[in-house]
Amino acid sequence: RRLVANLSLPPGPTPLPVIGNVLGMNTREPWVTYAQWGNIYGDLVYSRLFQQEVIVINSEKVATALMQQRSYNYSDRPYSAITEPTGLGFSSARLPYGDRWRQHRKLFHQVFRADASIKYRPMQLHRAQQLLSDLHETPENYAAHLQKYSASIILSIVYAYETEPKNDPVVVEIEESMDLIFKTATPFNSAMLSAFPFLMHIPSWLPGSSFRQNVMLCRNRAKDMIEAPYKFVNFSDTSGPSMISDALRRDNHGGEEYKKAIKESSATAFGAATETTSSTLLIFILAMILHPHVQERAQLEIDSVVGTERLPNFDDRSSLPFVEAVLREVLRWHPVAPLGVPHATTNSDVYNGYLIPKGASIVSNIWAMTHNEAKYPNPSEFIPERFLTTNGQLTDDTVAFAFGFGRRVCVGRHVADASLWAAMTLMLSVFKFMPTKNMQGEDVALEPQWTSGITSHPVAFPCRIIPRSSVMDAQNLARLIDSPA
Ligand code: HEM
Repeated sequence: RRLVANLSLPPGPTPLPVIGNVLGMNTREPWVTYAQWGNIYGDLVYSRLFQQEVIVINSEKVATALMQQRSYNYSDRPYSAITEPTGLGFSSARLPYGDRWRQHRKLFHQVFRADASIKYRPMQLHRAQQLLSDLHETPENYAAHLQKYSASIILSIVYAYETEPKNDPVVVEIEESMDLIFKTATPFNSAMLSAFPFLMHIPSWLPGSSFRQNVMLCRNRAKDMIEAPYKFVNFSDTSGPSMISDALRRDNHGGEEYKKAIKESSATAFGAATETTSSTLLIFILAMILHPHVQERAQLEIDSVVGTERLPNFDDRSSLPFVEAVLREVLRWHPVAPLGVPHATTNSDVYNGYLIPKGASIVSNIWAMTHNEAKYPNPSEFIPERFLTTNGQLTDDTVAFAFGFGRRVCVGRHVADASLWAAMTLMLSVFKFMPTKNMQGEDVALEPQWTSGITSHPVAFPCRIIPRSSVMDAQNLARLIDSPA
């Protein structure tokens, strides 16, 4: 105790009473403010969001030293005042470090670990082929098609659920729910609610009541997220293999607690998987429009390895290093979860002579790490070549930290990686992504706007998605899809 009393907290901006450091923050892009504080105070910054102590880690080295190497102490989640009111207490991503979280994690491990994930590849390719048909038919609905692609993969793995070709009720429900949840249940809103609990009691006719209304909407949505798939899925013995039916088959006597864990972890999976994957694909399309020379180089690589008589498949992956570099650069350029998900300390700790208090929120500023000038020169530029050596080989850097750290690292990262690769590679092989034209026939410059919340992605932007080949009508596309590998 004496040791702790003599230690100082990491440096950081001086907090004001009650509101802490909120005034100095860019609340739409807190990762940018945290990175600026990093430039002033160093890789470890102490700040306060209202009453919540927040320790921001701005470097990969410190994140690895604490969240990975001392993961026994850095794997909790901070108390969040918004979790219960929004009904998200069930979410594996929000559970405190303990037995219930371990039970969820074990269920995920059976289905999403690296070797188990390989068996989904044919299904992922099939969904990517459906994505091509959807884009061919109604390219203007590209954002909805990406949502459907991401949702249909996770629904197949978790519930053995086949999505409808159009307006699938489960997909629509997930899309709306996750949009609201990622915007409402943020660490910022949680800290604000903790400091001002009256926000949950403002009557609906008073200004400022929209916060409470959104929280209540989230609550209903969260309930639906757990129950909705059960309205559509048949878990009888005859249903196909899925995370749920496999878990029930493995341990049919697990009791109510076990069944609850299965329901909750599967609802977490489809929530965590859909928005992150489709948002990353939106970022990819944006990057391709803004960087036509990158798009062209990736397409030429695919043509030279695969030809134009069939579609790429996972056997081609190791022969397409530039496409791989594009995928890594997409993860780096605009990480979809720029601040990851906050961890918390179980006990007080000392790092580099600084005190890390027990229960502090530990935020990994993934955005600052992917924009580290020393590792990634000109970080705001989209340059896939940074992942290639001078002789065209891939470097060891897979930007793995975009999926988090230590024991709480993303459970779906192997499935996500394959879903991203399949969609990007197949889209590149068939389509050109271009800006729209104005009345004079000139390209309209894109000025991307980004959403803010736990995840961040471009707001839907106008673009043209057209087949690379002038003879690629629906029939020829169907023929290409059916061509043997
Ligand atoms: C591009 C796609 C994805 C990205 C960028 C991503 C990123 C992340 C990040 C940064 C975290 C926080 C890790 C930490 O606390 O250090 C996380 C957690 C999580 N992710 Fe993902 N994710 C993606 C796709 C998926 C998929 C496909 C699933 C499917 C199961 C998934 C399930 C989860 C779960 C359950 C957690 C919480 C883990 C825990 O708290 O123990 N994610 N993800």
